[in-house]
Amino acid sequence: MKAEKTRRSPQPLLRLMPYVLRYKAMVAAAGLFLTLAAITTLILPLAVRRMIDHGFAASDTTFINSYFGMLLGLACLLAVSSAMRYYYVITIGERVVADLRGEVFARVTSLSPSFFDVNQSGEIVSRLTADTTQIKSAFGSAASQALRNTILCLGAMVMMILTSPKLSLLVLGAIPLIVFPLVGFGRSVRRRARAAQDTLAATSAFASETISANRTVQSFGAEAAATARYTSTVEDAYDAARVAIRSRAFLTGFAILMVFGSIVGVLWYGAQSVLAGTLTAGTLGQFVLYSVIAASSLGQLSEVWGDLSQAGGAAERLTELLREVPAIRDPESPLPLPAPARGEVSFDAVEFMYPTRTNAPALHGLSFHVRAGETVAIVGPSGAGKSTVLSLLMRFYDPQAGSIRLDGIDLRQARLADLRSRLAIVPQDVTIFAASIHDNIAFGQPDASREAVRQAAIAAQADEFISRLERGYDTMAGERGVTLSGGQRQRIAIARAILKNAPVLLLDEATSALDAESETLVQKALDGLMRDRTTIVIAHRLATILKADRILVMDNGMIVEEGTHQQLVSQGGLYASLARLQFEAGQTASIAAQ
Ligand SMILES: Nc1ncnc2c1ncn2[C@@H]1O[C@H](COP(=O)(O)OP(=O)(O)OP(=O)(O)O)[C@@H](O)[C@H]1O
Repeated sequence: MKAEKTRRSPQPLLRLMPYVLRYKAMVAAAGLFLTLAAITTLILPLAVRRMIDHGFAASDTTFINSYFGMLLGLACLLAVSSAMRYYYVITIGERVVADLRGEVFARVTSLSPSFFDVNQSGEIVSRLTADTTQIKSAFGSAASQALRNTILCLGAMVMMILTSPKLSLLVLGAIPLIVFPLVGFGRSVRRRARAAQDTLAATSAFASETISANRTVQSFGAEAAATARYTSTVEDAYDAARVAIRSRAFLTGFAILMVFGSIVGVLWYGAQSVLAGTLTAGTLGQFVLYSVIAASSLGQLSEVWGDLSQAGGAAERLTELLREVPAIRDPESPLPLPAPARGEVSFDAVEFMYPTRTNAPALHGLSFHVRAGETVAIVGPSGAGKSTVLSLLMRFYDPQAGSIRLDGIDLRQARLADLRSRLAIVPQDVTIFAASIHDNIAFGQPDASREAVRQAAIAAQADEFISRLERGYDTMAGERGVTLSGGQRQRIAIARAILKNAPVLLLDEATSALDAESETLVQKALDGLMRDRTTIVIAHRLATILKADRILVMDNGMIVEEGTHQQLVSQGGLYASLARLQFEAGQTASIAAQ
């Protein structure tokens, strides 16, 4: 009955069994010491009865001495097995959680961007930390207590029957009355605990978003509003937690009342039997001790039940995440990309809608071809679909119709790692990781030598500013490190791309203006990078556009014009007006330089 109970409410925890079973030796050791400790506890009441019925009655000192010696031995055994049980069980908990964290992280990082379009990163981080911690405590203490108490409870019950079948019958009759409502309550506690945990995850998502956008929040004077919103979600989490706590408190109280109430009743009956002479005092004593063990372990089980149920909620959320399949995967039998790489890109009648925005296509019948070594600039108004083109080329999403090819191979037929190794991107917003400058440049290529990294930095016009930093390439950047200027960040990204040395370069030009000096340095760095490679650039600067072999003008997910700057200006279409408004304003210096 107990096992049945253990299985039902915190059921999702069972899905973690494969993780536990990876450590069979430790599990076996934990089981052994768990059983040993329980058996030792169960022997004690036997000793007590013998003492009451024989030892005191006979006033035999040798008997008493040898009995106490044996009790001391039992106490030692109990101490050792309890310590070992604790050690193994807690270690298994830590081990399983470490494995889980690793696997959840690996899974999450492999998921496609479409997953992150609909899931907040803060919530996922909360699953990685809060949920795994809850599972750790479940495995660490709750599971071991549950097992220990289950063994104790079952063992004590068997001993109760052996001691006095009549009294036991009375107790056992009361048990279903106690257990069934407990199982029911356990379930509702679990539901409520999950609700509390969900609310908390939403809270951490909001906190991490606000804290990372701290400057924006402050510049809009939105601290108070953000705090109010956070406080209100924290309060919601508190309310949800309180509901869960209340039902758990009720569950505990109910369990204790039922268990002890029935024991008192049974004892009263037992006492009558002793008075009537049908039961010895020692046997009643022994029975009392066993029923106290059975009752207290049942009481503890009900308490641990709540913990396990909570961890069940956490396990459910984590296994959900582990079961998440990346929308973009390697094909079953991938085709190799031709070697040596040429760097030819073609879009053929590509139709694409973001999964979160199915009412309007982001790309509509898009076709273009980029020859090996060509530099193609994509321009167009905001929202035209320029960034989407790069996302599809990197296969962050698959188009709903049409095909995209690199060197003649459809992206869906190539291995993702092969495809992405042939593309280098310099994004608009460069991410600088909390790591050394060296590691930031060598990102994705941890084996790159110091010299290779330095050469890449020199080519990216970044070596000079890096050398001026206090610890040069070993300076920590990103969070808790030096803050790099916009131009420096871009040059780090260019160095990254140079080091990667991929045949196709994707460049999302920064829209934010750099000062003249940084601008020149970035431009020089890019010139070096673009040489001898196919380059697709989302262009915002006239200088870049003028250097392109061809310009594709996009609007509403389609190519509406195509040609060189001169050709397009003389056509007097969308490009001509864009050029007037967007590129030429304030760029007289760059035009003059051409
Ligand atoms: N992750 C996304 N989920 C849903 N819709 C998106 C997503 N990213 C972009 N869109 C939508 O797709 C359309 C094309 O966006 P895209 O970012 O490609 O435009 P863009 O030309 O690069 O614009 P900008 O120059 O402003 O960066 C827009 O309408 C945009 O709102």
